[in-house]
Amino acid sequence: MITASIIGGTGYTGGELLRLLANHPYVDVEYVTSRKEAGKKITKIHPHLRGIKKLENLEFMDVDVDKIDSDVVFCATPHGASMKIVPQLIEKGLKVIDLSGDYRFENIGVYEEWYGLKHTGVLEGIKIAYGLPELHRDEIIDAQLVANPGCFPTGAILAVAPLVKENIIEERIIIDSKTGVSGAGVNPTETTHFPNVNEDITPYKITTHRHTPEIEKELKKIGNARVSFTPHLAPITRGILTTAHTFVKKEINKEELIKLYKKFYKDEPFVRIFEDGKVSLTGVRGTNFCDIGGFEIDRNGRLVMTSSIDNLVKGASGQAIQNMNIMFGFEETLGLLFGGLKP
Ligand SMILES: NC(=O)C1=CN([C@@H]2O[C@H](COP(=O)(O)OP(=O)(O)OC[C@H]3O[C@@H](n4cnc5c(N)ncnc54)[C@H](OP(=O)(O)O)[C@@H]3O)[C@@H](O)[C@H]2O)C=CC1
Ligand SMILES: CC(=O)N[C@@H](CCC(=O)OP(=O)(O)O)C(=O)O
Repeated sequence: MITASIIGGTGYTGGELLRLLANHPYVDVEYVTSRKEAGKKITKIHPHLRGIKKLENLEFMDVDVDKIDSDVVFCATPHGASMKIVPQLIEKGLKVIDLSGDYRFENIGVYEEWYGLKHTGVLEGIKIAYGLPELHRDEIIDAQLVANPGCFPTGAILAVAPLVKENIIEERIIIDSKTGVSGAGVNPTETTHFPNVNEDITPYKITTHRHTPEIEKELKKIGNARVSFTPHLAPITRGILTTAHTFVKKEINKEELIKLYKKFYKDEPFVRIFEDGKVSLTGVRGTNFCDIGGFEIDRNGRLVMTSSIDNLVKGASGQAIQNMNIMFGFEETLGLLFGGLKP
């Protein structure tokens, strides 16, 4: 049995961590923070988690790093907040999984350019892994800090990684993603206000989203890639559907492509290949799966791949627990293996 704490327990990813950890046979949840709701029962803020014995008596606590001593700490905090808290947890020798983007880049210049944030600095002598198990499992095993990937990068990277690794596409990849509104976090804004989102689809940060360098950095580790990325806000609560466009530079047909993807992901418990190409958001809702489809090549050699994930599960809290399982030597699927909600 291990103990886990959550910094940022009132947010959407914090709530999902609680929901999923409640179902994990080897984890006790110890310390869950909220600055605003300290002293209140966690089920008051997350009423959908009522009736679960493991969570029933938990109350939110203030953020006091001195009091946290669990085997693993999840930081489900905004960018900029994690970079203040994580170094203190690392200093105490604790294992940390950070859901924010604060430790995804070694080059801290990226934070100023793409996040508009001044970084507090690199953590010297600490083993940090980028927490995408499908590409970095060996580094995650003995990392002290896991930088959990962004939601868009998870779906985008998994959709095209085999093509980049096998060098069968041209360098330029255009990634178009539609996301649910829960990706924006629990605090309502004008952008996420129901009448502004409903019955519309809105592209945002059309060429400037911070996930562009994250996707490109990871693909460049396995091959050549130049990424153009545009996110769109869609009137759904959860899920990210990604469509990736690229051009093949070698003769390859659909059957060979499917074979390549099946081989690349053959040992991956959370990647499902859809030979008919038809992935869906409902099919992954609430699950830790990334579904991959598309596999269509047109007369001009344009190849279109698609992927779907639940942004709060494989795109955040589920992937964080997958990483925890790897770090602590548990079966990787523990607490995470269930199907989607279709229809
Ligand atoms: N939503 C998503 O789909 C995804 C989110 N992420 C990332 O995960 C992180 C959490 O996201 P999400 O759950 O959506 O965010 P929310 O805004 O829903 O929740 C943020 C949580 O952090 C707490 N918090 C805010 N500021 C601080 C601070 N300075 N110190 C301590 N606690 C703080 C808040 O609680 P309180 O104010 O009560 O203390 C709240 O519980 C973010 O970095 C986000 O970018 C990553 C992938 C997907
Ligand atoms: C709808 C919406 O606003 N989505 C968020 C994605 C959040 C996320 O997963 O990414 P990080 O962990 O890098 O913040 C956005 O586009 O900023």
